[in-house]
Amino acid sequence: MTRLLDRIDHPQDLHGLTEAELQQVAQEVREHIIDTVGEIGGHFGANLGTCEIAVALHSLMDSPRDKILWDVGHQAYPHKILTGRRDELSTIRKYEGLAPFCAIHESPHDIMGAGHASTSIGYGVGLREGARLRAAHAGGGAEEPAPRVVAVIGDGAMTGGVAFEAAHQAGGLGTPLVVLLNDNGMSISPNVGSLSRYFQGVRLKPRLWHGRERVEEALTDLPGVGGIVERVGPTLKGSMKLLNAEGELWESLDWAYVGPVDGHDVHALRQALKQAFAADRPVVVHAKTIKGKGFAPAEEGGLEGMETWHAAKPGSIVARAPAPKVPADPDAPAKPPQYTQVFGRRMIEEVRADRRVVGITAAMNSGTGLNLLQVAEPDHYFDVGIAEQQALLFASGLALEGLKPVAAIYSTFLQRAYDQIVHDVCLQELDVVLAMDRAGLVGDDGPTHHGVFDIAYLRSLPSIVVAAPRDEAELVHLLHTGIAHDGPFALRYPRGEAVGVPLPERARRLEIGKGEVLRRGERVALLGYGSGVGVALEAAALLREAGVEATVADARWAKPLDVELVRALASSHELLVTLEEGVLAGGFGTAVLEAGEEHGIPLATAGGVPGVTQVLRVGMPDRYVTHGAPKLLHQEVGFTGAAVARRVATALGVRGGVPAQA
Ligand SMILES: Cc1ncc(C[n+]2csc(CCOP(=O)(O)OP(=O)(O)O)c2C)c(N)n1
Ligand SMILES: CC(=O)[C@@H](O)[C@H](O)COP(=O)(O)O
Ligand SMILES: [Mg+2]
Repeated sequence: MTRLLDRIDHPQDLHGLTEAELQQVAQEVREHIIDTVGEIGGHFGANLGTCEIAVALHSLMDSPRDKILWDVGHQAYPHKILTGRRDELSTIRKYEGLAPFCAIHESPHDIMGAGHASTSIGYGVGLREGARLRAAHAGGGAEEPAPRVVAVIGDGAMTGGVAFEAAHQAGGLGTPLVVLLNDNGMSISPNVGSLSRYFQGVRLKPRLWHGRERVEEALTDLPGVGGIVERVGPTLKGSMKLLNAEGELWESLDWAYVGPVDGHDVHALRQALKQAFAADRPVVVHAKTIKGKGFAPAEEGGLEGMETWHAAKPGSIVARAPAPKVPADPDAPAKPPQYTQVFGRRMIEEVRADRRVVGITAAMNSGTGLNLLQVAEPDHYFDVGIAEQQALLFASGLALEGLKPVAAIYSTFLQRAYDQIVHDVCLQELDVVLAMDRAGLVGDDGPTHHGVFDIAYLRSLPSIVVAAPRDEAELVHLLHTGIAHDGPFALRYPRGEAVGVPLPERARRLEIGKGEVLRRGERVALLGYGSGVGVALEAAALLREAGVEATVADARWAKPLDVELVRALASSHELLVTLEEGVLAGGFGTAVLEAGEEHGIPLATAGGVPGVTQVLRVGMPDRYVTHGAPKLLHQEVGFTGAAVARRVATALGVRGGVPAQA
């Protein structure tokens, strides 16, 4: 059966369709997403919730002259489908495929780059005021209407404070900007906080929406009164709007409010948007949607179903008969645990050992593993919403009260709270532990989510300890050490599976600033940090095949660095290789070079002064690494045992023996 969608190669192809046809296109977009994402995996529920919104917007607007901004962008697959990328959707998040979120290099219709939440309204104010200024510079009266700007933002992303900074500015300036609030009651997990209750309350008052229409109709129909209403109606209707609770939050910021409107009804959305476009002031259109609309396990699965289907695993939705189940091999080795699960389970133990311990997440309940703590010790668990800055201020307050807060925040999202790390946690020397999951290259989420800057952005701060475990056992010990430590403490660990070593019965407190030699060799010492230790061990095994017995050591601390370990390795090896899954500028390897200077250890960057131990730093490149399977990304940047072994063999003048493949 031919689809209307197959005729939509540009958003303007929607402009001639009837609203019934537009509603059909939205459903075809939904089915396309279910079929495609069910096969390849990726963000899912949020995209099923924006099919009608994307169709309604693109049917009324002239993208890219008119600008549609998608907050986060994980819900922008319908937008991508309608803007010429329908047939490429199966490549999304894949290496060299479509970007996981909106990407300005990918399409002129992707007006802003995203991945981190709550930024769209801010961009919108800038775009709208920029157009106003450009029109003024061009000599005042614009021949054609100014481009329209709509920011689509979810109820979860609205809990990010920067969204209100933008709403505040737009209200102050009277910027004619439209915000389409996509309210589905969900963040990744159920949305939290009073703002969520406010939105929820609005959602649950359908009578207000229908009631107001009926009241207005009734007023107009009353004999004798009708005429009055016609004359005073607009004022009355205006005052009616002020009567309704839904808009009060926005109207207090000098925004007009339209809604709530059914976010899956293209006609209702278009009506509301036309009303909003007619206003010469900031307007919010409050749309009620279902996260996972049209996919029963999500739509009918309650909060749990909607959370589960925030993302779909590859092959998780089999349109055809499920492939025959291959019986699990009973003798197959058990897969290592996820670092996240080790952390989450360990947090329960730490809370039970010390009631001062508290776990804090910024809307990443299951992503951080704190969902386990939430169930086991709910009084010691807090979700502040998508508010990383508040997470650290809250932690600072808890620490001042003598508690031991552990802020579990992905490395990349922690970037949003950098001043709270400096100004509140470190400068005040508070007992706060930063547990940074997703450190290193995360894979499909790409450059907005790779956690590659935290070593550099933390190491430069006085009073903080910066550490990384080489495996899950070390994660247990380092978390325990961080909680026991007096003062700021940061530890990082990668997304995904751990190494597969036995977990310790008991956590022990490690000596801060003390690394560990794991195997002794000669000529070359491979000094790993965190996941760099695993790469070092792989490289050492390959170098052994080439006749080189490499030393491997685990630095464990980027700050304070184990200077005596560096001195010992430098004095007995001609080549010292540092390995870190972070950028080199200001990273762990730089710390080693700095230690050489500060402590009189003769070190030179590779290829430098002959007769002095050469330092070769292995880490992330000085560019933003793309999205794709982690294995491919590691090969691309040379963060593999084979790549390191080849570089070492070349530096040592060893010929042959190291495999050519990545
Ligand atoms: C700064 C930041 N913190 C956390 C996240 C992780 N994250 C991605 S989507 C999401 C939930 C967004 O909720 P909402 O805006 O309501 O969109 P929905 O998925 O409900 O459509 C979160 C927490 C992020 N992208 N950015
Ligand atoms: C869109 C967003 O930011 C989250 O959905 C993120 O993709 C989750 O990442 P993990 O899958 O690593 O938890
Ligand atoms: Mg939501």
